[in-house]
Amino acid sequence: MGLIRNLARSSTVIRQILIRNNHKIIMARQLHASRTDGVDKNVWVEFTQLAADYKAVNLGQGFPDFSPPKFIQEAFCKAVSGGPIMHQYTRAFGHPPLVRSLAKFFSRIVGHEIDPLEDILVTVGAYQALFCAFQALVNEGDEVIIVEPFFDCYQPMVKMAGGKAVYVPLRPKAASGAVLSSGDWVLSAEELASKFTPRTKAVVINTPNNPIGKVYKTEELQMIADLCIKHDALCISDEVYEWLTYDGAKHVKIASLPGMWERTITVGSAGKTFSATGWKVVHRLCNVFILFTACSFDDLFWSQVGWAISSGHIVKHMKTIHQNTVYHCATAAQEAVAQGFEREYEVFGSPESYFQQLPAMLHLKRNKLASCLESVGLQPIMPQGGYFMIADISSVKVDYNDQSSVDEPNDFRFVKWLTKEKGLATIPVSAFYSPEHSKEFDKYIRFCFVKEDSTLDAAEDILRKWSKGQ
Ligand SMILES: Cc1ncc(COP(=O)(O)O)c(C=O)c1O
Ligand SMILES: Nc1ccccc1C(=O)C[C@H](N)C(=O)O
Ligand SMILES: O=CC(=O)O
Repeated sequence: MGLIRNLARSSTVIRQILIRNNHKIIMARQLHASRTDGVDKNVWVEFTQLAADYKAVNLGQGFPDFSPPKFIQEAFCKAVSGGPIMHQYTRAFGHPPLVRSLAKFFSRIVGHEIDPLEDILVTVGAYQALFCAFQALVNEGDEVIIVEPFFDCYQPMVKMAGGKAVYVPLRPKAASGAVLSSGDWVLSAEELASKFTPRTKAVVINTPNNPIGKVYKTEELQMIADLCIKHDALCISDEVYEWLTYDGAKHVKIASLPGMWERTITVGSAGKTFSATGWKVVHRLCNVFILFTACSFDDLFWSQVGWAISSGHIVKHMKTIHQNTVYHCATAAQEAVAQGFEREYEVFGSPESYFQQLPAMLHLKRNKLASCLESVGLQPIMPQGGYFMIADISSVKVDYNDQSSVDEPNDFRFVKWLTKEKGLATIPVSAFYSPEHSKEFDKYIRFCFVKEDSTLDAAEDILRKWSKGQ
């Protein structure tokens, strides 16, 4: 038996090597589907691996290195030990308690009665909600306007749906001269209007924005809404950082503006909302349940939870994509998120609310990172929201001494150098731009501040030593 298993395994390995090295040996036709062309590079795959390889202090990919709040950890453990149904499939389009909680919570905010069964789709993270939106709504040849800088997955997702991404940049413009805040990055109404054509199907916005932290004002959203309505286009609004705003900036949902509910898809994320992008900390906490409930460790590799909220006539088509791809998301994770929203509904607006506590904590971390960057001569752009900050590296002269990266943009080379030589991982900002515009923005790198103070201190230590030439 063992021999047969080993033979089967080695023939699989040989086959994979043949496919990798010369697929024509196996298949005379093109092996891969053409939709994978041009979308194979991924900044997270590359830079998260680099950070791990060099064991760098990681201010790169955005995820908290501290625990989610106690109430959500407890809800998660309670769900895990909640009997057999918590380990089996639930409703394909969203666990009933979760869609009910989301509908109750967000109806109050959008100012529109959300139907839990018709108007919500629960997905594996916001990522899958975005995928379902593009697949369900973009046809071959449709144009999708994307505001730059943008979370990188929008472009490949539009392309895989057969659409064409059309870009419009936020431009740094400050009345006083120096651009110091993400609020100084603005969208020109004329420029946006000029991008619409009869093929425009949708506009994608992200507020608070990743990577710069811009929080769109109501007037800016109204301008976008007016153009969507005028040109009969949809709006895909990525609001995964909706609770994270600072200095009085207020997050506004474009879906709440007149005439926009019917044409907006609002995307949200439990990972960002409850600081649990992978439930990794909860795994450890649940070890005790593994012992007592005899469920396997694999059962506890929960997926993330995200959602899309929109009018039922739009969600209907996203459900079609979901039921033919992922079909259904982890039951216990959905149950825990439902409990989290029930709790937040009760304490909404009070100091007990995590949606107040998390931004209050991050506000301090934002200021701590900004003063550190300033003190070493890296001018930060102060974010009004989210958990990222970009900083200008153009004043820094570095001898990269790295032939492998000579053809790459300056920010890519800088980030690689900083990770490899100084042990501090960040993300190059030109990765958030289209190839047409990335050159103009390769003087910025992105730092993530949803980190323990000890991690921020370690980063500060590296930057200070470097600036002193040590
Ligand atoms: C703007 C933005 N949208 C969507 C996502 C994906 O969210 P999720 O982790 O819920 O899939 C992220 C980060 O991961 C993000 O920064
Ligand atoms: N969830 C993901 C799925 C795929 C690729 C990246 C992510 C991220 O988490 C990136 C994070 N939002 C960031 O901006 O650093
Ligand atoms: O890199 C992405 C993630 O979710 O992990």
